[in-house]
Amino acid sequence: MAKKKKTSTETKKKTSNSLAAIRGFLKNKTNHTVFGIVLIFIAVFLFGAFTSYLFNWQADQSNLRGGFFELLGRDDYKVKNILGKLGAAISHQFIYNWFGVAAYLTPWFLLLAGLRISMHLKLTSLTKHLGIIVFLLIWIPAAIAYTGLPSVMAGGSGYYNLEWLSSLAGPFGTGAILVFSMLIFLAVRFKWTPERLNAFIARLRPTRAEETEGDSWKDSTKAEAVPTPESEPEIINEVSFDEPEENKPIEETPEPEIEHEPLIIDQNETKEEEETQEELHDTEDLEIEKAEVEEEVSESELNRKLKEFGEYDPKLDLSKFKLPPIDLLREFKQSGVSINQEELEENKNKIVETLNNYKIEISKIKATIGPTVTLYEIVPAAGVRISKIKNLEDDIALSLAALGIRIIAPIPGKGTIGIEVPNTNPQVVAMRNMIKSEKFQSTDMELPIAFGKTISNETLMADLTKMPHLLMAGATGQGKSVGLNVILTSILYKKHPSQVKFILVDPKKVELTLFNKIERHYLAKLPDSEEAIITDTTKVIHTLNSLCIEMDNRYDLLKDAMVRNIKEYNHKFVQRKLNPENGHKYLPYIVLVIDEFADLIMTAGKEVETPIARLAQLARAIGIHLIVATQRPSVNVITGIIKANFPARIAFRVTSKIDSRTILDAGGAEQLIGKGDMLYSSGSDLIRIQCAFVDTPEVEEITDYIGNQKAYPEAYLLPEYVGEEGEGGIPDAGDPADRDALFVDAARVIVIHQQGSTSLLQRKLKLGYNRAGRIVDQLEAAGIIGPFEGSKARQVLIPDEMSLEQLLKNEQEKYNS
Ligand SMILES: Nc1ncnc2c1ncn2[C@@H]1O[C@H](COP(=O)(O)OP(=O)(O)OP(=O)(O)O)[C@@H](O)[C@H]1O
Repeated sequence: MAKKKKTSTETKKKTSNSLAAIRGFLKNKTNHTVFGIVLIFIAVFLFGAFTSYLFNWQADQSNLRGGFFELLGRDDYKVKNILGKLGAAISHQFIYNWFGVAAYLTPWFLLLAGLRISMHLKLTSLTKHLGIIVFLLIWIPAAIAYTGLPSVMAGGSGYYNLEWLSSLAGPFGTGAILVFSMLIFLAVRFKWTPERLNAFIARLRPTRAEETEGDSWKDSTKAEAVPTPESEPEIINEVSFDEPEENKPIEETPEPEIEHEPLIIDQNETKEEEETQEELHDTEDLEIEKAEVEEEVSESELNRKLKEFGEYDPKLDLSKFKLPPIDLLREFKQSGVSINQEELEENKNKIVETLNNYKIEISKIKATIGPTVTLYEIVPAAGVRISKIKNLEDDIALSLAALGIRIIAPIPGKGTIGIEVPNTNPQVVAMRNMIKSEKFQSTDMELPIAFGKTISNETLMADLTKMPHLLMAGATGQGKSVGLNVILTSILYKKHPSQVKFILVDPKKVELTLFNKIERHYLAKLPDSEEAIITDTTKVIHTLNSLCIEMDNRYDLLKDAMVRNIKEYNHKFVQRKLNPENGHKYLPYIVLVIDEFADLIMTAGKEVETPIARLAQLARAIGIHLIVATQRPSVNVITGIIKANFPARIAFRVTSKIDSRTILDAGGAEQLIGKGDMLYSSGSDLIRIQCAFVDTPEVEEITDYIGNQKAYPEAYLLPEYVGEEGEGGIPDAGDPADRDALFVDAARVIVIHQQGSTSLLQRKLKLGYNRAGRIVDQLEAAGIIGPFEGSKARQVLIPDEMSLEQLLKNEQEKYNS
């Protein structure tokens, strides 16, 4: 048995070795060229031999009776074929014995294949062509034999097939079979439908008329061209005023004739003209048909392109770009034990004792050791109400007297109570381990982020595109900046520069400067700005508005492509189903990172909040994702509208329970121990995670590694945003003098469309969101539209343009007086 197994594995090995050798041979480019040239040579040889055979077959045939091999072996046989005995023998076989003149299809196919293999010259699809050739190799000989042409034209197979068909279906039946098989073949292979045939025939009609005209034209030119053959190029290439007059009429007479004709024309000529007009109409009709056919062609053209060039590869511009190697990340040498048995026991006893003090009995206790915290899961004895434990939450925490204790009563979906107690020897979760993890390496997430490790030491990964925006908060020094670096590093370790672009806003001017080095690879910026990393509040406002324009543009592209989101759009683009000439392009994800949001809100308020809220509401489908971090998670920074649109939130340690509530809608973040200890909330779940750690020197090495590689000529440019008029102060909405310059235009747009929406104004007047919003306020103050009605468009109070003009006139008069 063992021997058998051994031999079977050996045979398998041998087969796989030889397969690999064959694969290697087939992949070798030199082999391709040589093989292709051999095919072309055979094609040319066959063509020569066949042609010569057609002239000499009778003479050579007497020598060929002995058969192919006998002929080759005998010296006394003389043949007339220009390619000698070999040419004569092969031709005899192909033409006389097999296919007749249809044998020419063989060198034709070999030539196509040879050109394709050696020079990658794709004249047609080889597989399709092979099908056509096989059919014709059977059909043509039989058809020729049926017509009774000389035997050499039909070949042996023609007569054989004809005989067989005739015995089956009789002579008439054979004729019908031949005709219908050809029609079926044309219908299947070339999609010849009756409509297309009609169109084709109709197209031929005027062409013939043109041809007869053309022929006479050709004849006349011939007659003229023959005596002066050298004069032709002169006429075409030079614009000469001294040209001999006989040469001119050919091209130029029609124009002057048209100019002078109306004065001289007689009835007959008018008729002729009418006829020509009719013909022209015919031609117009035909052109419409042509357009239909062209449309089909353009689709097949697309498929052909896809087959020929393969899928579009967005990475091609930086095809040699290498993702950073894992070695750039540090390895942390640590003991590997974050808590020992003694400590575990001690904590357990403390918990049991404390609960007993409150008369809460425990039936079971279980510990799960995490990198920085251990979770003690308690199953209370029968009859103990969980609400009782929940009420005692603070007292239990106090009795356990340790910093960073969090009580989860109950653990969602488990019915147990969790008490998280910090370990005395917390472990650092190295970014290196995150990137190395199987989970990260094999993920198919669009924008994967490896945040860190959960309490049960699992790597926690999340897809930024699914979040789809992230809010981060934490008091100073608790790990926010490290957290942002972890997010950026995760994406940099997975995505090519063509697939994702970052917009980095760093009012503190220190945290994200390292990423300057990857500006031309991964960053996006406004066209007129020098620095890609934004530190200035005005620039932030411009960038946010520009992002809103980018969003609108992307929505237009998606609409045009009839897809719902960026993933489908890019898929369609990669499949070459979207034409770049119509403005379509591969869309990278855009990730906007704001490091200190509180700062921005304090200085710019609504100017920042409004576009952020708008982006957060609408940008998920078109691949713009926001990551907003703040030190101060107070309600005037993280407003209701921001919170509502950021379902994914991270809280590092914060200073108060209120802050924790503001960010997470739950307490707990004030109990964290800092240094990357965080709570991650994605909707309803709240997970405690030890954030991965990536140090500044590591980030520097990564950005250096990327920055030293070939880059795009410049950073990804966002659409231009022209600063709005009247910046720096909101004018009195009711005062006509202070109104926006486009107020009247906007009023007309709103009244004509009877739709009071900001986005309509943005689209029609190409405005930024803020300016459009301001005009809407002014329109409301002027009584043209009604008040804000939530998600519905505002009501338009003016029924038509006339009434609007009247209203504006009255207003102006009133104001002037
Ligand atoms: N995930 C982590 N693992 C281990 N230590 C960490 C982690 N995150 C942060 N630390 C420690 O905490 C320190 C402060 O972190 P970080 O600079 O990210 O704080 P911050 O919240 O950004 O502070 P600030 O708001 O003042 O910039 C780091 O220098 C590091 O020593």
